[in-house]
Amino acid sequence: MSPRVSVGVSLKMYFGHADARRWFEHVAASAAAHPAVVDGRVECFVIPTYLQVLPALAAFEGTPVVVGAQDVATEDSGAYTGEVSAAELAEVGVGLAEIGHAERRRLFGETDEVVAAKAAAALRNGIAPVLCIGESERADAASAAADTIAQLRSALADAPAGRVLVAYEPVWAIGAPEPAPASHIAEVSRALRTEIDALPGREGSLVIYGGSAGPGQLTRLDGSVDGLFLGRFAHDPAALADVLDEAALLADRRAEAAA
Ligand SMILES: O=C[C@H](O)COP(=O)(O)O
Repeated sequence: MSPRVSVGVSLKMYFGHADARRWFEHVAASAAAHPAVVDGRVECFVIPTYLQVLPALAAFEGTPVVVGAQDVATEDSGAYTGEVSAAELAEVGVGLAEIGHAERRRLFGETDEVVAAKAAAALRNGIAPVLCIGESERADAASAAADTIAQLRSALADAPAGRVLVAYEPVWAIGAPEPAPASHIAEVSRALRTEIDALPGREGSLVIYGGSAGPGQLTRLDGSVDGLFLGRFAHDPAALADVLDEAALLADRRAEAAA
């Protein structure tokens, strides 16, 4: 059975190669050894740059930590200079891939069509998409829910079956001093959870929150999300371990409720 709680980190392009390798070593000694990660109550994933993927796979070999990629090509092979296919990522052991992050949409012009093609590419190669969706302007929760549900449907309309991590990331809360308000996250995440649960072939999918999240956030969200997608506030490996402590409590609460 898939874990009911997931915590991941994207390193974006913050670290150079040596710093990333040092971070992997610290995380391999802390987060990867966290009891809730070791016994599978909590999924933990790490998404470095493409060039850091192989050293990350080596650093986390033999641990449950899943290594992801920050993007995938829409195609599986061919004349696509600069791209990396989901097929090759799967071949080396990458387990998930970020699709449609707000920075890729804003800085690199990714459209809904490209996002859908990348989600399909990941899933047909056995890679779970970390599907980033979120309203671009600050809005009330009801309209944010409608907006993000439309994004979710569009991204998965023609995608093969498979588990998806829906990363709800309000664009206005990414790289901000503070995350979105807990009540806003709860309402939108609830709507996304209802939507993903109703889609055929998406068993085991989770809704996680990203956008200036760090230690304390999962506790504040009080079970309204299935985990967190961390950025800057996981650069300190101790902060990631703190978030995993909170995730373990959430996983235990869910297990008790299900028993
Ligand atoms: O990929 C992670 C998210 O975009 C959140 O990043 P942030 O926590 O640095 O805002």
